[in-house]
Amino acid sequence: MTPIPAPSFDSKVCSPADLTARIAQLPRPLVFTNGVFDILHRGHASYLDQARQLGASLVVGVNSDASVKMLGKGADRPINSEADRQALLAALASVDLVTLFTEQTPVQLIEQVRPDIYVKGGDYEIDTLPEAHLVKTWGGKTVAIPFLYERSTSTLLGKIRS
Ligand SMILES: Nc1ncnc2c1ncn2[C@@H]1O[C@H](COP(=O)(O)OP(=O)(O)OP(=O)(O)O)[C@@H](O)[C@H]1O
Ligand SMILES: O=P(O)(O)O[C@@H]1O[C@H]([C@H](O)CO)[C@@H](O)[C@H](O)[C@@H]1O
Repeated sequence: MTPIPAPSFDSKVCSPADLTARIAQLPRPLVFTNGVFDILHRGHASYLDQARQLGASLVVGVNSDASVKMLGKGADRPINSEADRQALLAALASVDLVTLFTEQTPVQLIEQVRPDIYVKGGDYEIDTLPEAHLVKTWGGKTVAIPFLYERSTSTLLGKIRS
């Protein structure tokens, strides 16, 4: 019987220990974004596709379950575990590498990755983000991608619960 291979996207999920070596293999300009990505929706898929088009590779930093708890999104969040959230992002063609961060902000991770372009959604005031100031220190830039389709995890959860 032909053995069934493991999902090929699993290899896009990178442990913090392997991160520096994996980043070195990615083509530049390298785009980085971060977030919770709890219940993946169309807004996320479009956002990540547009982010990828800004450069030659896209790395996504995902909040660990413990770090989501620090963000005040609700006691029951995240709905999906960090392993599941990483796997779904890795399954997207636009995403080249996914890794986890455990702090309240991705600043330490960004220092390690040193992206050429930092991306966040239009729901953020880009100029006020510490991440934007950080990437500027090595000549990187920050781009805001417009919030689309009025989709969010919180809205979906509201619909499910009502
Ligand atoms: N509809 C959307 N259009 C464009 N970008 C989006 C959209 N929803 C989320 N993003 C971006 O995706 C990233 C991850 O967002 P996040 O996981 O907070 O999504 P969310 O669905 O708004 O979640 P929540 O409702 O829990 O805040 C962020 O950078 C955010 O700006
Ligand atoms: O999915 P979210 O809530 O958009 O992701 C958060 O983004 C924060 C942002 O980078 C603030 O500057 C970050 O601090 C937080 O850890 C989440 O990733």
